[in-house]
Amino acid sequence: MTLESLRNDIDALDDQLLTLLNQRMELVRKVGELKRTTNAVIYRPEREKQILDRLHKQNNGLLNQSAIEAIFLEIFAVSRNLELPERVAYLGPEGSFTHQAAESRFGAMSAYTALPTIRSVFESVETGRARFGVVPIENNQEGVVSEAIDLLLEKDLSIAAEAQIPVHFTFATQTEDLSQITHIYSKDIAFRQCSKFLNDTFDGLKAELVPVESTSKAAKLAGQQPYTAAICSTIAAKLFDVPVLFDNIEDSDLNRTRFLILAKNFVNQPSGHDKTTLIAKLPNTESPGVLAEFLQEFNTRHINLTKIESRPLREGATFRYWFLLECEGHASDPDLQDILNHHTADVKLLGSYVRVA
Ligand SMILES: O=C(O)C(=O)C[C@]1(C(=O)O)C=C[C@@H](O)C=C1
Repeated sequence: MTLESLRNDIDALDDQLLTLLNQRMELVRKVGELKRTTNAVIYRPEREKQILDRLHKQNNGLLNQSAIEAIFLEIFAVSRNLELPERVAYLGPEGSFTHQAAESRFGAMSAYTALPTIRSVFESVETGRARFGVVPIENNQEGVVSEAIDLLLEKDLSIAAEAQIPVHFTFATQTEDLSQITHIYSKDIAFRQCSKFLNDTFDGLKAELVPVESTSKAAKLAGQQPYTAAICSTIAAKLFDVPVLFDNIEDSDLNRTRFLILAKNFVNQPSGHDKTTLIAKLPNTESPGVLAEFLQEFNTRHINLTKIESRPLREGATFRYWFLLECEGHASDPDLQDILNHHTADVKLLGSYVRVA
């Protein structure tokens, strides 16, 4: 077969794909019209998961699971935009890891707003300026982002979905000779997470580590100033046109950050593979057994508790706490429902959503 004939075959298939995609969009448009008459929500992560699972099961071609996911998440994002364009606010700046997480859920076609603080993302969703907000909640090497956890208590938003992305750092610079680099810009946390690379590569060299507020800012500075470098994400290096000298320079390739997708009054249907996040403000936690008995309620019902985080109540000069809990299952499961019914006054449901593997 010649290259030309292969390309002709590809062109023919692309024509079919386009026709099929447009047929799909016709159906999606009808779904959108139906939803508008019933005031139903457009974003249905559990339905998207159902489609992905079905496709994965019946797949016997060259595409692997992540390839199918990448292609179809983009199709879903375009579909949702056709049903109703929805604005997504995320913790910026542009090119941040949160931007990457937001695009992994909402695709390249959505309308995005980069905001300077986690609080401003919450407020943007709260006031309806954005339909969804994306914020980091924890990193598997560094722990939780306390500001985001505290805002979950303070604000009245729901968790619509979660996203996880691997954190890969690149070393970007316009200077090819490492010995000429005088300053390396990045976030504190990124210097820590790339310490092996920095020690091995810059041992005995004069480069000074300069912490800045974001890895995107680092990339911007490295693009403007000669003899400097940035430790940043690949999208930030691309955005500011700084050549990448080394890729994946992080100490651990298991480094992942988890993000929450927030919305107002959002309820997911069960998907069969869900996680539920709750806030517990238990009375009398000074008395022996109060917390243990509460946790025991999950154990006796065989509900797997996967996370418990204590945060200060900030009530007077005391050391008292509220708890963020995560467990497997959906809030509509009878056992979990049982616990929620027992604790209507002291437990708040933040959401049940598709659990990312
Ligand atoms: O099934 C729906 O509810 C749709 O709106 C369609 C569709 C899709 O493209 O398949 C689009 C958006 C939802 O998040 C889930 C699925």
